[in-house]
Amino acid sequence: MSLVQAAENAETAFSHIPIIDLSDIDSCDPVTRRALANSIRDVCINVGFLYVKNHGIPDNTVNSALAASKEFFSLPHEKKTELDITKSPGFKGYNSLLSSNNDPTSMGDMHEGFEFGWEELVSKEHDQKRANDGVMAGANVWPEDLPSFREAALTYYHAAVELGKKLFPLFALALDLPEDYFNDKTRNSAAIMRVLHYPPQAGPVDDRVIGIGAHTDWECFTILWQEPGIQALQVLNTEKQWIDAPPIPGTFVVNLGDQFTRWTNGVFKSTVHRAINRSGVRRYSIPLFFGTDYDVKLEPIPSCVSPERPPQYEVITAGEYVKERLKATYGH
Ligand SMILES: O=C(O)CCC(=O)C(=O)O
Ligand SMILES: [Fe+2]
Repeated sequence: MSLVQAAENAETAFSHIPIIDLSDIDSCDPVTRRALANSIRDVCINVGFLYVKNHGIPDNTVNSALAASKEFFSLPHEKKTELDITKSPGFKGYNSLLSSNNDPTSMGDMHEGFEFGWEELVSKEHDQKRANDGVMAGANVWPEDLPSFREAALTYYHAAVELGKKLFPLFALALDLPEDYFNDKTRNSAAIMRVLHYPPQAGPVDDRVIGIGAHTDWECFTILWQEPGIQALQVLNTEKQWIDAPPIPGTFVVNLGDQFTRWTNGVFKSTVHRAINRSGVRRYSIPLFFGTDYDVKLEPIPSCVSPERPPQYEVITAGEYVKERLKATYGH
């Protein structure tokens, strides 16, 4: 079935989020890769959200990043706001409770976060990799009082980036494209990580002030780690029902973002989601947003366009798109 036909048939509402086994992600066997890509393709067209298991990222890498995040968020408020996102160019650093708003009908997101982008673990003197970051250009900032935070956060960052780089060829294959299709579009791949802390919300909760309001992600896909044992994330299906996406130990959530919807002329879904922490305890999560280079145009892939499905989106660059969304979310 063509991609366009598969998208036209994708009307059924999903009630759970599939798990994809990535044990074969490094396989060179074309039949194995095709089978893996086919299962990814189905989920991308029908759900836009999946879990991945056997992803190769060691538990201790994640656990160290979690421990470091907990330490960071327990710093005194004034220490955290020294690194406030508004104090440096390129949206790097700390954003406090209610300072972002992902849902325009809401009043603010009930989480605090810390945001950073590409940086070598051992800094290179003239690292040109990030020279082309448009609105996100700007060096990372790190808490001086917590020297171990940078190493733990960047170690996990690079592990997740490696996983993201292995997923792009599979997404290409899922779109009936050569596996290297995205290579020249992801040379300086946008890769922004946020560590997030959601305080518990008890009692009657105003629907307009939840952990993170209903939104879609902006890049091609997100690799999200959620703290085990705490349900908070929910995904909106085509029947407008909120489906729980509980943490499953040993997995990451991978969800598609708006850049992929634009590349695929709406064939791949960028699914609306939100998080509410009613667990009674603090909750931590760590998304990595993975996109194409910011100067790349989000042009529809020919196999996703037909006379019945003409191009649905104005062609803009990935950077222009992210800039629009940043303005709407942070108001600056
Ligand atoms: O914390 C979560 O589970 C979701 C976070 C999220 O959706 C985001 O940061 O875009
Ligand atoms: Fe999100």
